Amino acid sequence: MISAADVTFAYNGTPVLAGVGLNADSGRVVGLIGPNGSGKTTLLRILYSALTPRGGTVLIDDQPVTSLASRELPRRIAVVAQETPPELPVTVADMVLLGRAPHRSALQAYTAEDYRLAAAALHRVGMRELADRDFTTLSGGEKQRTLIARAIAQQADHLLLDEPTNHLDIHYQHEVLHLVRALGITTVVVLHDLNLAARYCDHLVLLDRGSVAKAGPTADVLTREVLEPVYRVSVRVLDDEDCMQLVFRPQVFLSEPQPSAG
Ligand SMILES: Nc1ncnc2c1ncn2[C@@H]1O[C@H](COP(=O)(O)OP(=O)(O)OP(=O)(O)O)[C@@H](O)[C@H]1O
Repeated sequence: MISAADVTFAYNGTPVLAGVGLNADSGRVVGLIGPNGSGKTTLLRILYSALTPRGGTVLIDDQPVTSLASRELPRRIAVVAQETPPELPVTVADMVLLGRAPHRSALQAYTAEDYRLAAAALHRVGMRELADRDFTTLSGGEKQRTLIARAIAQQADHLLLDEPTNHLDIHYQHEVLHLVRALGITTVVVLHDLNLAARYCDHLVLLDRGSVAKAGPTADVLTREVLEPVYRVSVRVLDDEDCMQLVFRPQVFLSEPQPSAG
């Protein structure tokens, strides 16, 4: 379980989050959505203690995240962040093996089980054939899938992902999020694509300029009334066969010259 309450944060005195809360129950997938600059990445980084909030609390299974020792943290929380790791000359297989590092001491060699778990994780993201490739030579989407494989190999019981579908084609967008759901672990995922959020998230937290505009079950958040004022687009919610579909249209911008009648 991940539980954040009343989180406040500022960069160099500029407020970015004000009294934000988020709850992800065990095994649930919670989507963090909101316009550019609304504070999603900042909140995610606070959840894994990469940033320290000015106020508020973050609990991981009822334990303050700040009380987890630096060795314990990666065993509890796997992170797929937006920044790609440094361009080190490392193979795809070795990059995924790094996910096993929190489970052994610095001087301990990887075990056969570590190699098996890393290979299985690569297989799950469809990257096994590229195991021997230099990570730096991969396409953006292949890099993303490798980093997700590393998070899977890490076997943490909490997973945080920042726009994991960036760079992925439509097939892999769905495959990766389907996979994330199938892992069955407590997950918070930043998503821009609200149709992916509709399909793969149990709950959503919608941020708007550093505050929670709406939080709750996915269908309660993805409504025209909630989304239109926050995203400033026209929204239609369609009832497709197996999942709601959102259709967006630009609103008429007030500054635009209007066609004259007649
Ligand atoms: N290191 C930083 N120093 C100063 N301001 C920052 C820093 N990082 C982010 N910000 C500002 O904080 C606000 C929130 O940024 P954040 O990246 O959390 O938003 P976001 O919702 O993830 O945005 P996006 O959807 O564009 O990725 C933005 O106004 C951003 O410019």
